[in-house]
Amino acid sequence: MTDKALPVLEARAVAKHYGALAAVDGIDLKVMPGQTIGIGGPNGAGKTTFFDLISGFIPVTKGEVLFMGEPIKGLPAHHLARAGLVRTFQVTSGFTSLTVWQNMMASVIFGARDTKPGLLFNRGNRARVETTLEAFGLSDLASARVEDIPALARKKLMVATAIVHEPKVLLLDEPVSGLMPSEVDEFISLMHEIRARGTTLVFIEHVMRFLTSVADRALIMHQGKLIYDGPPSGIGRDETVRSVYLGGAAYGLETETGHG
Ligand SMILES: Nc1ncnc2c1ncn2[C@@H]1O[C@H](COP(=O)(O)OP(=O)(O)OP(=O)(O)O)[C@@H](O)[C@H]1O
Repeated sequence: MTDKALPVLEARAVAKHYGALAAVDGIDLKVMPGQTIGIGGPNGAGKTTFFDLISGFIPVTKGEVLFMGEPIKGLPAHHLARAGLVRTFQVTSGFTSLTVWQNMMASVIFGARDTKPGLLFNRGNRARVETTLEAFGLSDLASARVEDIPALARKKLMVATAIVHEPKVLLLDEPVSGLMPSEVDEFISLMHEIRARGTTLVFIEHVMRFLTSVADRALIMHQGKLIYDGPPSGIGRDETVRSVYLGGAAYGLETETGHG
C-alpha cells in the first residue's frame, strides 16, 4: 500500500541544459499520493521538458527524480510505465489504422509485466478493457478504427489506454488542447472521475478553465523555474504570474485559454 506520508514522485533540484539554455533550471517538487497537479506557463517555459525529466523520458543534467522513493536514473521509460509511472503526449498518439478495442488490448499487452502476450488475451484483461471503455464513454466506438473517430474520442482513448494500467501516477501533456469548450467540459467530468479513483495526476494545460477546475494544486513555470506553487484559485491574483503569463491585466479564470 502507498505510504501517505511519502511523495510518490519527487524532483530534487532538477535541471536540463541544452548548450547554454537551461530549459529546466533547478526545480524541487513533491507529488503526494492522490494529488492532482496542473502545470501552466508560457510557451517555451520548460513544461514539456520537465515532464520528460520526471517521466524518465530524457535524462537530467543535474539533480534527481525519485519514483516511490527510488531514483529513476537509468531506468527506461517502459520499465517505469510498468512500475506505475505512466504518461501521455501532447500529440494524440495511438495506432490509427487499428480499432479502439485493438488499441486498448495493445496497451494492456505491451504494458503488462508478463512477457507472454498470448496469455494476456484472457478474460480478466478483456473485462478491464470493457470496463475502461465504458467509463470513458467509448464502448460504442470499440470496433471503429481510430482514424475514423472524432478528436474528443481520440483524446479520451489516449487517457483510457494509460488508465487501463491502473497507474500510480498519471502524467498528461495538454489533454484538452484543440477541443471545443463543451468537449473540455466533458473532459473535466472525466478527470473528476479519475481523481475519485485515487489516481495521482500531474498534467500540463494552457486551458486555464480546465486547470483550475481539475487541479487541487497549480504550478506555473517561466524560463525553466517555478514561479507559482499554490491553489489554482490564487493564480489570477499573483502579480508575477499575471505579468509573465496572463498578460498583466486582471484575469478572469473563466477565460478559455492562456497562452499557447
Ligand atoms: N531537444 C531540445 N534541444 C534544444 N532545445 C530544446 C529541446 N527541447 C526543448 N528545448 C528548448 O527548451 C525550452 C523549453 O521547451 P519546452 O518544450 O519544455 O517548453 P514548454 O513550456 O513545454 O512550451 P509549450 O507550451 O510551447 O509546449 C525552449 O526554449 C525549447 O526551445
